[in-house]
Amino acid sequence: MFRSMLVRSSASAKQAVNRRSFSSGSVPERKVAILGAAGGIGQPLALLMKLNPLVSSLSLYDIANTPGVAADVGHINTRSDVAGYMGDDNLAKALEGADLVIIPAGVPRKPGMTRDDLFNINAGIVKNLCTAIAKYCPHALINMISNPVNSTVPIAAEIFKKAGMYDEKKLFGVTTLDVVRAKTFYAGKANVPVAEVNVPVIGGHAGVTILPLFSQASPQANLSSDVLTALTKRTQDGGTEVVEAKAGKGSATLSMAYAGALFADACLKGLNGVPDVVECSYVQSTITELPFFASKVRLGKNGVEEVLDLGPLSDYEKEGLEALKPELKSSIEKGVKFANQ
Ligand SMILES: NC(=O)c1ccc[n+]([C@@H]2O[C@H](COP(=O)([O-])OP(=O)(O)OC[C@H]3O[C@@H](n4cnc5c(N)ncnc54)[C@H](O)[C@@H]3O)[C@@H](O)[C@H]2O)c1
Ligand SMILES: O=C(O)C[C@H](O)C(=O)O
Repeated sequence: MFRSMLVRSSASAKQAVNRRSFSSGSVPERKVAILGAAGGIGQPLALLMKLNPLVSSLSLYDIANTPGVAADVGHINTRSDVAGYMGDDNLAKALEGADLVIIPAGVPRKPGMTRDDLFNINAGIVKNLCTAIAKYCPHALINMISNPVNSTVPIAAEIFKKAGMYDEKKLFGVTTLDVVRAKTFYAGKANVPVAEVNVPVIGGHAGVTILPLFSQASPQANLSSDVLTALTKRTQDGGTEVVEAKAGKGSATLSMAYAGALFADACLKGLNGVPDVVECSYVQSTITELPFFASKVRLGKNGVEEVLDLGPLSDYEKEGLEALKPELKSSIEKGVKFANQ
């Protein structure tokens, strides 16, 4: 249906030299594939990954428009070579040898929609892409951005199980944007430098399933319960705030690309053996009764090294945790059912 096409950066000769010199140094070669690379998130994410010195090969796949994105990004004089792949026929080449696959493929929300309203279209897209990942790069880490993340991650897990290659340590739902927002909003209210702020965000990635733990925020500030409630609500509704501001032209793309690049960088550092890399992510988990849950995760050479427990919660956060479980449970079950029908 779509014209298949492959574009390689014209700088490949020079970059082959770069590759050789890196392979003799301490930074390993890493291929990163972005599926949905020509989209609102995909393009700025491709730019940010091109700027990341841990990436040696950047593979940009979409069903349309990847040649232009690859040609454009490929002119940037940084380490990685860049290849653009378009259409199903080229998906195998896009994936082969990938260490990390980032998936922002799928439709975004319009005002009035929930993330779950995207399920009917995006579940099928994720299913197809994960079927190809199982075949062509079964050992890659997967960073799932496509919504509804609460369901697309369980879909991916089921597809990988069916293919006999599921490794729960390698599958991540990207919830970094919730952390990015919580940090920004908290710094504003606490009047502290945002660069020093840390806030864990647990649960999932939709509405009340997003639960920021401001009781564990650092630096600590003496905020009233009204302010903490407002901060929690703003973090939970952050995506909707952007969807409404964009008024029909999509959802968060630039802040998401930033968040996606941060999380991908953490995964690459973990793969490369950098110690103590900890980020929040939605992963297979036993820290609650739910089979998937977002919490702090230690990243390592095999992906998830350790799912950290939740730590002490305030009474307000304990209530939030109990309140989020039914919705998260049903989103997980919906994904599992879809993948198995
Ligand atoms: N996890 C998060 O925090 C978070 C944040 C923002 C957006 N999102 C989600 O990310 C997704 C993408 O958002 P966007 O704003 O980039 O949308 P977009 O429409 O701008 O881009 C999506 C891209 O996916 C491509 N695509 C569609 N089907 C594909 C397939 N089968 N294979 C490869 N590519 C395919 C499209 O051609 C398009 O280029 C949405 O589902 C959105 O809800 C998640
Ligand atoms: O809100 C959306 O639909 C996109 C994304 O999940 C977000 O949090 O910005």
